Amino acid sequence: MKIIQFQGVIQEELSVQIPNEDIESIQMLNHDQMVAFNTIMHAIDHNHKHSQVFFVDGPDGTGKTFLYRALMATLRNRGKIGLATASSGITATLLSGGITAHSRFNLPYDVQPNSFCDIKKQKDLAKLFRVATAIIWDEAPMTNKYCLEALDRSLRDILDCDALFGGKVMIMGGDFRQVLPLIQKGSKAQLISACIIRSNLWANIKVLHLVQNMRSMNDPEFAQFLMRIGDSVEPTKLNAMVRIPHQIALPWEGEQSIQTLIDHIFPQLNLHGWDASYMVERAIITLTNDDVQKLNDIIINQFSGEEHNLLSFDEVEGDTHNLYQREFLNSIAQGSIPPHILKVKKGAPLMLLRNIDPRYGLCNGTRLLCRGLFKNMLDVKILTGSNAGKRAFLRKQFSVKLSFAITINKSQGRTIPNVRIYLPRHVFSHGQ
Ligand SMILES: Nc1ncnc2c1ncn2[C@@H]1O[C@H](COP(=O)(O)OP(=O)(O)OP(=O)(O)O)[C@@H](O)[C@H]1O
Repeated sequence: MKIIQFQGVIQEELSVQIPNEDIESIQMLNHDQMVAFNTIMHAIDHNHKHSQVFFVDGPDGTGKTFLYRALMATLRNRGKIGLATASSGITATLLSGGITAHSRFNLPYDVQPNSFCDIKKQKDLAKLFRVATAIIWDEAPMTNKYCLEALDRSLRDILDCDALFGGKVMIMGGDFRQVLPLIQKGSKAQLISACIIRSNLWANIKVLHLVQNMRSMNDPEFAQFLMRIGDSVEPTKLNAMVRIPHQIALPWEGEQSIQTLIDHIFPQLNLHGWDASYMVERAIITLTNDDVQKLNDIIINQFSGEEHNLLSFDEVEGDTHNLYQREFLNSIAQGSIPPHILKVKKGAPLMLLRNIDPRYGLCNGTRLLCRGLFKNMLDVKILTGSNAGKRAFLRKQFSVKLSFAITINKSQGRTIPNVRIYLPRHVFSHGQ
């Protein structure tokens, strides 16, 4: 008998845990999910090395992630390797063994029309692609089409097969109504041209549709309202504004309405410090990082417990000419940088602002609960993703901010049972 021993990345993939809920989800698939599941599994079981590329197209909440988890659990249960990836780290953590597409495929950072991924034919990573049965790429619409084409080119090369993606079963998914590829200072035309739908590969991709909103299942009227907005058929007012039905809107009666909004979403906040399930189930979603800061400041002041002000470094070591003034350093607070004064209390929710260890669930956007804090260390519990419940320690510099309120971008793909929306300005204003 021949015993094959796998090491490194292959062994790592083979030892990914299969969560029970993922196995149970196979029995719970709705009609559209089941059609997609059967179509994909049929392609896997009868892989003829041609045209095995799928795109699961579904508006938010239609159960794309739920479907990927059922597919991965089925494959892994059979001892096969399914590679789970997503365009963003935070979404990758929703899939067991998930990792960003950039890390898994070694995609080039400055991708060009003829780019290849950095995968050496003889190395472990190439072997991993050879033995993998299927590849999932969630949030594919967020990626530049050249990344997709680079992966296609690389897999054909590594696998010595001229079929699409080297004949591998490829399952992409996402929603073109959500965030599209980022082109720094790019025009609308450049952004549209970068979409995967504009790639010459698109014509060969089989699109599978999910339509039933599983997130708002108990509120079909709201689900239809969201669909009409996404499909641009809801009547608009001036500046493409949509009228929110009065039964789900709080009237603006001045600044005190912000407090009303907070009381709605965080009832009896003081009784719920340290309460992970209470915190993970609620958030205020708003536009810019400045709006987030404003709301978080109000809420943390009302949160019980001793306040700790954690300060960033306010001196540049080695700056003998004093070029970087303290006032300037303290004013740096762009989106990905924590504020100079980080006001924290034990038991409050935080959000990580950097990808520290995506495999462990510590990604840009992971929500955490503050268990303990010291001048140079934070003791936290992971609240979201497949690593929820785990404990982690963050050393200075603390890449976190409070997460009572979060931006729309950071809320994408999450299921938060209780949310209130704070829209002080037009959603598509600058700085979003
Ligand atoms: N067949 C199902 N049975 C029960 N619950 C489901 C089913 N499908 C999805 N759900 C639940 O509906 C919610 C939304 O599903 P999911 O996160 O998979 O949607 P999504 O399409 O990935 O959303 P997004 O685009 O926002 O990431 C989740 O809470 C999920 O557990």
